[in-house]
Amino acid sequence: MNPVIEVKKVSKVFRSKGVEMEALKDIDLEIQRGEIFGIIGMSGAGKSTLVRCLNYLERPTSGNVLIEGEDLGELSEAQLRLKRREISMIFQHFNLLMQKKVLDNIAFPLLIQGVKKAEARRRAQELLQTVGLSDKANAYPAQLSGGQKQRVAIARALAVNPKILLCDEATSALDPQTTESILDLLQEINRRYGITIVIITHEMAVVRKICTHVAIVEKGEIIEQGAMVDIFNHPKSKKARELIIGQREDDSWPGEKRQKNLLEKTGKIRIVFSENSAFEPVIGNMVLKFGTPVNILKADTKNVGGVAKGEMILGVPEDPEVQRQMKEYLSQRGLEIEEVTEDVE
Ligand SMILES: Nc1ncnc2c1ncn2[C@@H]1O[C@H](COP(=O)(O)OP(=O)(O)OP(=O)(O)O)[C@@H](O)[C@H]1O
Repeated sequence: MNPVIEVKKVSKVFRSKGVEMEALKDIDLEIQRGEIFGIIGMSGAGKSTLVRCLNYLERPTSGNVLIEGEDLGELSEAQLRLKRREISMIFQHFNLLMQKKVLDNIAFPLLIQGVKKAEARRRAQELLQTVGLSDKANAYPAQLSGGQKQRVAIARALAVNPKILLCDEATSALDPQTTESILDLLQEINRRYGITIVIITHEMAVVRKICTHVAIVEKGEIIEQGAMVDIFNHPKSKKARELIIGQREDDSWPGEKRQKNLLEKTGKIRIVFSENSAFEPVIGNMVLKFGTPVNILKADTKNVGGVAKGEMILGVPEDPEVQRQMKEYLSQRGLEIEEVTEDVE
């Protein structure tokens, strides 16, 4: 089967006042159906330009973009408009129509497609339920919180039954908790409707939480791409390590130095395994999920009938958000969690 999105040797040159700026250089990318694909990179790397090339809001200077095997460059304007219905987009600042009520914002793209008003409003109501905002149909966007506005934007994006959802920094204007709930919603949409999601973000926690695959863009080029756990666990290039580990470093990255940094910069969590703990290699799975190592500082566990019992103290990354998410992850698996403030012998 064709990849749902295929980018072949795409370059994009912006020209203004005789000055040329090569924003994308020879980009090759394949995104398979059902993936949640993160595109990450420093500011100005070319992420937005790349994502805008995926629906031809920006025409590549050279190269090809294929959606389900169909080359966008070979379509007429009318065909392109039809094809774009398969690709919805949400943005950092929501882009809602402020003078229209929530329900009408969602119905709007359907009306443009010629759907009858009653049918469009019925579908909009259904989508409001999907995003958990049934009671806000008659509110105006100005009366909503940032998270609620993004939910409305997601409902509007889903109205046209897209196959692909492009998210351009969709959670960057939201606080961590709201970000988490929007990511949960995107994950649910991906699973329930099989929609392929492409996420541009500068927030590594977003990628860790929901992306299955990731590409790192640097100065208009893709420097690494692959499964998220592989890239986050083993970033190969210096730039990728800077982005993912979030610290500048020498070209070499000796294991000892890394271990030392980790030990200096950890928080500590005590976890208690009991009868209710999940039957799974919970620490190993957590390391895979978060793409960051933890240190077992102390373990006093027994294997009872294949289930761990006892307690363990983990050294975890200092980032409070990562710590919070790890605690939540462990609690959800039936483990009791305590913060450790004293030194561990
Ligand atoms: N319409 C344009 N005309 C000229 N240059 C442009 C245009 N759009 C983008 N660029 C340039 O292309 C490069 C890539 O920009 P782009 O917005 O894709 O980066 P980005 O990775 O999304 O950055 P950010 O995270 O800051 O949004 C930048 O140097 C930018 O100045």
